[in-house]
Amino acid sequence: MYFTQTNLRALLFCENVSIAIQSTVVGLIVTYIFSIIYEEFRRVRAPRVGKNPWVYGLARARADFFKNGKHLTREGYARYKDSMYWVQTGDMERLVLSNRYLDELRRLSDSYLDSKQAVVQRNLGWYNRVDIILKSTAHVDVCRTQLVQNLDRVTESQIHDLGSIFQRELPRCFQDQDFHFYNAAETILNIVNRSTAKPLVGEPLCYNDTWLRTSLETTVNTGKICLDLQKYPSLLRPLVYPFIESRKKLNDSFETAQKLLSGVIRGRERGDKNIDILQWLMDGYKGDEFDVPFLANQTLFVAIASTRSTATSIVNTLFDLINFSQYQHTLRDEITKILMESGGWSLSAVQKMKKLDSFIKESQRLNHHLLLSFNRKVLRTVTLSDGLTLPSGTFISTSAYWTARDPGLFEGGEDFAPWRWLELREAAEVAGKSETPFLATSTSPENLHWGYGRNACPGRFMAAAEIKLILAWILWHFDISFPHGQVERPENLFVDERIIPSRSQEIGFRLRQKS
Ligand code: HEM
Repeated sequence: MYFTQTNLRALLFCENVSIAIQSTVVGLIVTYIFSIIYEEFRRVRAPRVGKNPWVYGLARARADFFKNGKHLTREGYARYKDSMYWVQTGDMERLVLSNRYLDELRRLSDSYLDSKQAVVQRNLGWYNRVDIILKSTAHVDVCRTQLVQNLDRVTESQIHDLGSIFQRELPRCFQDQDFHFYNAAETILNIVNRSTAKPLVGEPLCYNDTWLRTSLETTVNTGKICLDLQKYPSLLRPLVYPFIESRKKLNDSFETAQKLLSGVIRGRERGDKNIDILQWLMDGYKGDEFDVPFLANQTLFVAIASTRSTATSIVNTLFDLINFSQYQHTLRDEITKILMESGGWSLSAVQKMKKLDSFIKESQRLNHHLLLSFNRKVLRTVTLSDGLTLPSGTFISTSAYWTARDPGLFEGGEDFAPWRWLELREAAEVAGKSETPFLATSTSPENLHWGYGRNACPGRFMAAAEIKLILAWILWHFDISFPHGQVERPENLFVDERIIPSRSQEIGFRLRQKS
């Protein structure tokens, strides 16, 4: 065969490119294999619960937890509650540590154990803007400081609106003295959404139906993007992302929220006297001009963190109030007495309702929102006092649901004891000790409803006040019941690590005749 010099050069060039590509691909594969072997070598040696993704494939192991998370975590707790186990959850592989480590873990700084990276990684936050929490801590700071400092005024302004919110959400009850049935999950979510919007964005936006709808849709689509993408291996997610429906819907919600918020922000200054999270975020803003998309993202993140969780707690407690209806009378007596003594509704009146506080805390104990808690990413390798080394990159969690039901930790285990916390509180008072550990706002290694340690929920003081206020309001103004013939609360749903009260349960409300 005859080659010209130019042909020969082109041929050599192609051969070199092909060799370079082949070497790169081989290099990448070798690096990948070595990194897997290295990670496997560094991993904590611990038994596994559930399907091993290396044996059954990642998709099947994930699907197994998605469906059977409740049983897998029960097995894990029963066998390894004093040590640890690995489990593949719907999102990632986790090392579930015994709760006995919590007090040591909570003392480690964020440079060792990071809660925010864990939130972002679990929710695929770089696709749905949850990663805003890595760019600033202002949303947490304002919940921890200004929101707590102004809680009496925040609650006062919520009380001001509650009458009209209930008239709007339970209209049939205000027309006669009969029971009227409403879907519990939907109705309470709408009540909480309206009531939470005020401390979030203030007047007049808190009354704007477009804002209220946008805020709820953002929560739905943020979760939906995560679920839609979790079906694909991580390498494919960036390719699939542009085509998923929930991405478009979330973008639309952000656009609407930005338009609405930019109007409000333009009408405000730093240091204005508004009592809401948006104002406090603006006050702490560093730049000369407000970055509206950034502020909108932060505000919507707090909406995501606050609304559904508060509504879920109220729904769970309502189910328990109807299930154990024999306690309603005692609670109504307490509410009546305190409202009379305090001269009406206020934060301090709500805080004096000790029986209600105890009832709510017991409902929270038995109705955690997640199977696992204290989710943290290990950023720097750390060795604990018993010699356990947690290598960087490990994703750790602790048991929440089963620990809170353990009869070895709580007398009666899964039995509902409404005055459990009241009795502990009174005993502490008699002994001259602090009552704080027994309040509905408190956290402990055995009761992780609000998480634990430095990064436990910073909004829990507002959440607990709002939950108490709305429940006291319902008990004071309405008789409540399940539909005729139903005698027990509905079973909760278990989806992946989430625990959700029934979405279809209806509750009857009847306006009470007060003498
Ligand atoms: C019943 C209602 C609520 C529950 C059960 C709840 C629960 C939690 C939990 C478990 C965490 C993670 C804690 C940890 O990792 O240790 C958390 C974080 C957080 N919560 Fe709540 N929460 C509720 C209501 C609220 C409310 C009303 C607000 C705001 C006003 C709020 C704002 C936040 C924020 C900002 C974070 C931190 C997110 C971050 O790490 O950046 N939460 N919450």
